[in-house]
Amino acid sequence: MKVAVLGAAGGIGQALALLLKTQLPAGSKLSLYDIAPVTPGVAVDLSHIPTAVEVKGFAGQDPSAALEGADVVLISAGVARKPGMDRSDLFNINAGIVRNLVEKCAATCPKALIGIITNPVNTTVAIAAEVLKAAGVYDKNRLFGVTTLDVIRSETFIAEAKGLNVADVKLNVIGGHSGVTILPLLSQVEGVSFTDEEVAAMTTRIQNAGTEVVEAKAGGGSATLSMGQAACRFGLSLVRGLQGEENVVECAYVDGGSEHAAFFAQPVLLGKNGVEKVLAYGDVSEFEANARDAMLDTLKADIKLGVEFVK
Ligand SMILES: NC(=O)c1ccc[n+]([C@@H]2O[C@H](COP(=O)([O-])OP(=O)(O)OC[C@H]3O[C@@H](n4cnc5c(N)ncnc54)[C@H](O)[C@@H]3O)[C@@H](O)[C@H]2O)c1
Ligand SMILES: O=C(O)C[C@H](O)C(=O)O
Repeated sequence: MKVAVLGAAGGIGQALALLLKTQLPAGSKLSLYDIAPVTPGVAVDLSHIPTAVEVKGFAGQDPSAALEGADVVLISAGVARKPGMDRSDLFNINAGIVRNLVEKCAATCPKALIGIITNPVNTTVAIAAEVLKAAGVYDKNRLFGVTTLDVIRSETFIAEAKGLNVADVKLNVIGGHSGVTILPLLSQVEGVSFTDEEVAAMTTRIQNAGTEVVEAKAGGGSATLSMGQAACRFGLSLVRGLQGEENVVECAYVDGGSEHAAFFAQPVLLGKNGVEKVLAYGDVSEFEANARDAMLDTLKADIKLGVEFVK
């Protein structure tokens, strides 16, 4: 199994690469690419960790060598937010970066499962899909927007607020990955109840959690370590599915035939071909149904921006 990380010298990329080096199955290959010249050095550094995962690093303008034979590609290349910015403010720079990198994926590893981390995810995933379509290699089951950070934040915050063991907190987070498009389905958490005020406050906290980190880092970037963990969880789930493990389910932003939007985050069953089945996200409360319906104009506009960028 070969996993490539594009943007591997960055804050997320290095954290993710470390976690993958220590957690990928024995015999896996880890391929690190970034425009930053330090990237081969990051690979040498990681290669001294005693696990049976081979690491190689590539720098420069062309990621092709890193993508050769990749089964999974995780893309975190691009710029991150500073205080006062929205994720959409990253579009001007990151749209072109994602387009160029996905063009290389289409040419070099067209069957790879591609996970897009680079913001604005609601839009960059649509860009990736259009690039893959233009290259004639689009398979909607192989492209994912990585929204796992919203899930692990929800699990963490709910466990803290309700005094639960975090391992016992399970819920779907649906929609997209920015502001009101992030919708944690708190009504689905078993064994707890929330007042209406708690639902409103917890939903807002989860929706603003990225900004919480951006402000706390005060100009030093956005979430990198928690995102590294989230991307590792998601990447390992993709690998487990590819290896034939059953019942591997993650929420992800996919082209899943949703009645709500062309791309929508919801639970998916992962397998040897990426998405094996898009799963229903279950019953929702009145608050959640209203929040879901209210996000759709924003989400659809984000998607349209990505489609038009490529066309
Ligand atoms: N999906 C999510 O939940 C989520 C969470 C956190 C951050 N993000 C996003 O992830 C992205 C990266 O964040 P970060 O904190 O790692 O940023 P960073 O600045 O620390 O790292 C980005 C890396 O991308 C590299 N890069 C830039 N252009 C490149 C190109 N054309 N090819 C290859 N590499 C290139 C840079 O050299 C840098 O090493 C941002 O867009 C951020 O908003 C997404
Ligand atoms: O908020 C950001 O800009 C980064 C990321 O999308 C996050 O949710 O932390």
